[in-house]
Amino acid sequence: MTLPSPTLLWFRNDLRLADNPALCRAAETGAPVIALYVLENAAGGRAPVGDAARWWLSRSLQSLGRDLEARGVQLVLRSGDARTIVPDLAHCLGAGLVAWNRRYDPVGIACDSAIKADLKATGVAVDTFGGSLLREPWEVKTQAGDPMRVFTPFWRAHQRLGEPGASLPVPAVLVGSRTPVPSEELASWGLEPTSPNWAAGFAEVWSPGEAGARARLADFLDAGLARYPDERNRPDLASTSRLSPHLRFGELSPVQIWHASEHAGAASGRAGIDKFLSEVGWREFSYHLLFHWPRLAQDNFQARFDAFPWRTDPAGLAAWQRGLTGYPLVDAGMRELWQTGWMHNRVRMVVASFLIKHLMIDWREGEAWFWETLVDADAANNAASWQWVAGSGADAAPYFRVFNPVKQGETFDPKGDYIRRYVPELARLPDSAIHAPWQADDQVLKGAGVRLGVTYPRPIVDHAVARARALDAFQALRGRDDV
Ligand SMILES: Cc1cc2nc3c(=O)[nH]c(=O)nc-3n(C[C@H](O)[C@H](O)[C@H](O)COP(=O)(O)OP(=O)(O)OC[C@H]3O[C@@H](n4cnc5c(N)ncnc54)[C@H](O)[C@@H]3O)c2cc1C
Repeated sequence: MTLPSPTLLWFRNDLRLADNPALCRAAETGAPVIALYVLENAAGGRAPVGDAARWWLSRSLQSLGRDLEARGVQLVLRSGDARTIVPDLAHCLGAGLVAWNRRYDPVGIACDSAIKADLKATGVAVDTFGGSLLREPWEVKTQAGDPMRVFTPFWRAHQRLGEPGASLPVPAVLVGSRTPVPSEELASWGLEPTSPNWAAGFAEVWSPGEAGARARLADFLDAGLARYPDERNRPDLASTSRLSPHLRFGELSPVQIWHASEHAGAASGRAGIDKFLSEVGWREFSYHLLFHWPRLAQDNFQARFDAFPWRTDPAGLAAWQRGLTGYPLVDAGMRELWQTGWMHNRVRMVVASFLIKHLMIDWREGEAWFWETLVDADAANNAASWQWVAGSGADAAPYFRVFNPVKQGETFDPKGDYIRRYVPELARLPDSAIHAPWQADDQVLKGAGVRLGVTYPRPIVDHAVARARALDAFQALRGRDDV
C-alpha cells in the first residue's frame, strides 16, 4: 500500500497545539505530519529573535517538541535560510502539502511569499492561515477602504466585525512519520546564555511553553481580571496578565484569550474584560500598523520627526541601559528588564520617555535595546510602542507630554515597593525619600546607608532643565507637515 505524501508543518510564531489552524489542516489530511522549526538568519542587521527572547525560544521549543512527540510527531530543527531549507526539505520528504500560520513583519512576508511561489512552481501545495491575531490586519479598514491610523476607531471597527471564530481543539489524531528525519540538536544552537548566564533569574519568573501559558491565563482570569481596570498601572502589584511572551511565541492565541476572558467575564464583571481585551486590541493595532507601514521600526511614522535633533550621548545611553540614571523608578524598570526579561507597561512608558525626552536619544536606540533584552520583544508591539512614546507614531502620545519620573513613581509605586525590589541599595530609605533621594536630608540618607554618587548615582540630568530642552527641540518641529 502506498502511503499518502506527508505534510510539512512549519512552526514559527505559533508554538502551540491548541487553536492552531495549520496543525488542524495537517491533521485533516490524514497523511503523516512532519513538524519543522527553522532558526532563521539575521536579516537587515537584526536577528529575528533577540537575545533574551532566544532563551524563551529554547524553552518553548523543548516544550513543543515534547508535546508533539507525545502524539507521535517529530519536531525537526534546522538553522539557516528558510528560503532554501523549507523547499529542500519538502522535496526531500516528497511532501504533498506545506502548511503554516502567517506572519506579518516585512522580512517574514517576503520570505514566506518566495517560499510559497517556489513550492507551488514545483507542484507542492501550500496552505496558510491566520493564527496570531483576532483579525487579519487587512480586514479592518476605514469606510474608504484605507488602513486606520487611530486606535479608538480601529478597535470599534474591529469589534463591529463580530466575535472571532471558535478556538480550535488539539486534533484528536495526528499521524507521525515512520522514518525519523535528520534534525539539528537544540543545544547546538546556543540559545541560552552560559558565561555569563545573565538569564539565570528568568526561570524563577517564567514557564515558557503552552502549558505555562494556559496556567498563566487561568491564574490571571481567576485573580487579576476583576482588578485589572484599577490596578493595571501599578508595577508594585501583580496587576497585569504577563502573557506577552507567551503571545509573542504563540503559545497561546488571542482567540483563546478572547473566549476565555468572555467566559470568565461573567463572574469578573464587564469592566475588567473590556479593558483587558482593549489592550489585546492595542496588539492588533500594532500589527495593523506594521503590516501597512512595514518600515515602522526604522522610519518615523510622522515624517516631521526626521528633523528632530537627536543627541549622541553614549554615557547617557549606557547609564539608562544599566539602570544607573539616578532616577529610582527608571533604574528599577531597567533592572527589572535585565533580571527578568520583562518590564511593566507603565514603567516601559516612563523609561522610554526618559531616554527620548530627558536624554533626547533617538527612539530607535531604545527599540534596539528592548529588542535584545525583552523576552516578549515583538516586531510590531515594540516598534509601535516606541513611536507612540516618542510622539512620532500613529495616534501617539503628544511629544510635549514629558513624564516626570518622580511623580510617576509617587503615583504608581506609592510605597516604593517596586523600587526597593529592583534597586536594593535604596531599600532602607523611607517612603518619603525613595522617589527622589537627592532631595533627602543628609541624616535620612546616612540612616539608610545611601551615599549619593557612591552607592547610588545622582540624577544624570535635571528634570526641569531636560524637559525645557526637549520642549524647545519639539517647538522647532511644529508647523512641519505630517506624513
Ligand atoms: C516602549 C515600549 C515597548 C514595548 N515593547 C513591547 C514588545 O516588544 N512586546 C510586547 O508584547 N509589548 C510591548 N509593549 C507593550 C506593553 O508594555 C506590553 O505588551 C505589556 O507590558 C505586556 O505585559 P502583560 O502581558 O502583563 O500585559 P497586559 O496588560 O496583561 O495586556 C495583555 C496583552 O495585551 C497586549 N498589550 C498590552 N498593552 C499593550 C500595548 N501598549 N501595546 C501593544 N500590545 C499591548 C500584550 O500582548 C499583552 O500581553 C511595549 C510598550 C512600551 C511602552
